[in-house]
Amino acid sequence: MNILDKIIADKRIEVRLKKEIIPVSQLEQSVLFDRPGNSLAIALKNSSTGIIAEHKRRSPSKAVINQKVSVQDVANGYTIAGACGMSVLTDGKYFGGSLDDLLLARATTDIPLLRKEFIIDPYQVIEAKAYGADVILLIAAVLTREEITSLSQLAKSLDLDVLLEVHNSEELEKSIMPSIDMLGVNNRNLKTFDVSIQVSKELSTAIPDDFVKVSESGISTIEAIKELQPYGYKGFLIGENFMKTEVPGDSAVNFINELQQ
Ligand SMILES: O=C(O)c1ccccc1NCC(=O)[C@H](O)[C@H](O)COP(=O)(O)O
Repeated sequence: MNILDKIIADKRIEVRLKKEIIPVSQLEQSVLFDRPGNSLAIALKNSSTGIIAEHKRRSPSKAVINQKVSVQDVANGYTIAGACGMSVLTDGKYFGGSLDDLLLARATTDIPLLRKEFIIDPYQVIEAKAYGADVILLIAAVLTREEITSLSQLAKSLDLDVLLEVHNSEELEKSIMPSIDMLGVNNRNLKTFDVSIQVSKELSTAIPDDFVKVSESGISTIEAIKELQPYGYKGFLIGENFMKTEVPGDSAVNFINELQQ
C-alpha cells in the first residue's frame, strides 16, 4: 500500500469516529458557520505575487520541518508578508496538524484560509466551514468524478472556494467542472514523493482559462515562480521553504519582497 492509500484508509476511520462524537448539527452551530467566505481565487486573480503560504509541521516526505513555531506567529507573519492566502494542514497523524490550528489561524488573520486536508466525505467540508476555512482542497487522485462534483457543490453552497489538485492529465480531465474555482497542479507525486515543476509546465495548456491556475509543492526560489508565470500560473503554494526556517513569516516577507522587485 502506498502512503496516499494509507492516509486515505486512516482518514475513513477518523471521519467515521468523528461523526459519532460531533454530529453535523453541532458543527452547523459554530459561530463561524455563517461567516461569509473570503475568496482565495479572487485574491490570486488580483495579485502580482500569488503566494499561498503553508503551515506545515512535518510531512511523510520530510519527517520534521518545524515543531517550534506557533501557528498564530506563522499566520501573523504570513499576513504581514502580504501572502494572498494561508494553507493550514489539519491532518494529525501524518502532518502534525489539527483543526485547532485552523481555528487559531482564523482568530489571527483575515486572509483567505485553505483547509489542507484529505477530504473524502461531506462531513469534512462542513467541518472546514465550522472551523473558519475559506477554501477546501479536493485531491483528484483519491476521488471519483461524482465525488468531486458532490463535494465541490456542497462547498460552493457554504460559500467556500474549491481548489482541485491534480498531478496528471487523466486526473485533470475527470475534474473539469463549474463548481471548481482553482486548479492546482501538484509538482509532488504523492505516491513516490518525486518533485518537479516540469509537471506544472506540462499540464498548464490543458487547464481551461476560466480556472485560476495554482502550482503546488517543491517551490523554493523566485526563479521557479518567474519560470511558471508565463504558463499562466497565478498562485504558488509554498510550505517547506518557509516552514523550515526559524521565523517562517520573516522568510515569507523576504521572499515576497524579492518577488515584487
Ligand atoms: O508534503 C508531503 O510530503 C506530502 C505527502 C503526501 C501527501 C501530501 C503531501 N504534501 C501536501 C502538500 O500538498 C504540500 O504540503 C504543499 O503543496 C506544499 O509543498 P512544499 O512547498 O513542497 O512543502
